Amino acid sequence: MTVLEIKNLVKRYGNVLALDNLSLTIKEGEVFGLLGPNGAGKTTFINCILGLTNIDRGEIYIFEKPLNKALKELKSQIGIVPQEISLYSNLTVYENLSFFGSLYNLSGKLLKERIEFALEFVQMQDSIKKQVKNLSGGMKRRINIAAALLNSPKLLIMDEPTVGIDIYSRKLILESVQKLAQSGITIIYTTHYIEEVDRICTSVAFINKGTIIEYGSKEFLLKKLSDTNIIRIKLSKILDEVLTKIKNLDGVESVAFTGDELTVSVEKSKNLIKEIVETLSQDGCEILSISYEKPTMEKLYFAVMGYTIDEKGEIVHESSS
Ligand SMILES: Nc1ncnc2c1ncn2[C@@H]1O[C@H](COP(=O)(O)OP(=O)(O)OP(=O)(O)O)[C@@H](O)[C@H]1O
Repeated sequence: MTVLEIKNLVKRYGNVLALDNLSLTIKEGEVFGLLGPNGAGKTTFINCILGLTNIDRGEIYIFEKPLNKALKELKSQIGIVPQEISLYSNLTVYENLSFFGSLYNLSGKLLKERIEFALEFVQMQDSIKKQVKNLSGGMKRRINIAAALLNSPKLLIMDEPTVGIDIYSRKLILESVQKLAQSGITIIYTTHYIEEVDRICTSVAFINKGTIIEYGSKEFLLKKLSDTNIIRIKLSKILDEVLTKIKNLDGVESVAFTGDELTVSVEKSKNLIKEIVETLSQDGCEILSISYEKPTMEKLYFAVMGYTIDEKGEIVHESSS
């Protein structure tokens, strides 16, 4: 079943084109990662699919129904973890979750059971009687996630749920996303942390300036990258003419020498390691070590976006290539 289908979505805020003709499809059971730097359009995307903001153009279908119909009929099947923590700080954890449960028309024994289940899921059972204001940022986020699970959603939308929290809570949140995915829930997960996408997502869209730069299953994206092998060779020295000889070998895509390391990108179909080593040895270069690099999401991201993102979601490095 298709859980979300977006066709040619355009969203403007005045002169700002926040989403630029965006199209994508998310199937049941996927953990779909929307990865991009600050201001890329991730929250706008979520606001659009939740009907929280008007769109300028395009079509949105949730569970194969047009957005308006889906939100009226299927709201109870959608869980939302907003970017901002939305809890009442003077109430206890239990009181907060009771309140959110009542919004889903839960009450009595069922409400109690759902609260216990949700708290167990995020490993916060011990804090049930604590006032939210006494919890750490990471704990509050975990309660926010518990609130989104109360109605046993089929689709869970999480907007940067690990921004600015401690490592332990981050680890627990990622583990709970993996457990939720195993239970069959479809998850839309926005983030600017590449390693999170690498770890938990089954498919990914790289978004920047409201446009999808690359999109597909993780296997598909990594396969794209795996057509190239990267060989790293530590050397005591190298002459320019040797560098040129290696560059000219059939199947070599690029060559770089920085400090004491030679990096050679080669077509995967060509087994060039022997020729590279022979070329270096003939010209008297002493090889200290040789290693291969495996393809990773980060490398793919870097390759298609031309930059990487720091902890705060800011672009930190423009590619020179
Ligand atoms: N209410 C608004 N009014 C005007 N411009 C807005 C509004 N909301 C977002 N924008 C602009 O739209 C673009 C996309 O913003 P959005 O918040 O969707 O990005 P994001 O990827 O979620 O960023 P972040 O990671 O910082 O949350 C940005 O240029 C932003 O400044």
